Amino acid sequence: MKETKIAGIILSGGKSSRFGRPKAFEQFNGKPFYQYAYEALAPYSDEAAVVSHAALTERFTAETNFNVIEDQPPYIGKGPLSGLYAAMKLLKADYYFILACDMPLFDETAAGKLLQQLTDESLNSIVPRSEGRIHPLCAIYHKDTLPELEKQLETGSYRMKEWLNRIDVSVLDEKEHCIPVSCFKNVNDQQELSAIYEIENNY
Ligand SMILES: Nc1nc2c(ncn2[C@@H]2O[C@H](COP(=O)(O)OP(=O)(O)OP(=O)(O)O)[C@@H](O)[C@H]2O)c(=O)[nH]1
Repeated sequence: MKETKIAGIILSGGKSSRFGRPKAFEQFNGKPFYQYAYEALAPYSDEAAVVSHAALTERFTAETNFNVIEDQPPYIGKGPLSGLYAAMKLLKADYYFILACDMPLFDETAAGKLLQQLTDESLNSIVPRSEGRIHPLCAIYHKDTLPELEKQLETGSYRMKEWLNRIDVSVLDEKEHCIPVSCFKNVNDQQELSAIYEIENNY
């Protein structure tokens, strides 16, 4: 992957309505969620950034030295595709490795395994599948997917799966990416937070 530029993107601009407070700042074993995502991506990124919304920018700036970008008009707060769109518009890279801020068990090793697949197989964009579910919010997208992302957003439908149908993306199963199932657990509500504590405690 020489001379190939990778941008690490931490998606943090959601409403966290089910969780009740901004998930990115939730402490898990003494470390905020955003820090887990950063540590997973930073080793492989030429540039890393948080994509968030205006109400949280100040807090990110106060707590971190991360590059913080915001969703771009006219697609502010329309879901994860808004964040990906802003990142692809504002940061120059060949690949965008995106990771939702609410997956603290997806670590540097897991990120390395995914990236390895991209390199070994010379793939364009990759989305892992685990236990039959695809995980498009911890995935790697080639810069050439941007035009179709724009077209998708212009339709007024912000569904990730619709955009995935438009682009050249390889879905990788467990036997290919070899990432443990637990890495893909994400936290939508307090119950799911308890679930990841349980996973951690069983290790
Ligand atoms: N930049 C950006 N990120 C988003 C947006 N919506 C969701 N995300 C991020 O995408 C990931 C998955 O989001 P969800 O958990 O599905 O949505 P959420 O809004 O955070 O939570 P709910 O309000 O409970 O649905 C999280 O990392 C969010 O921070 C958005 O409009 N802009």
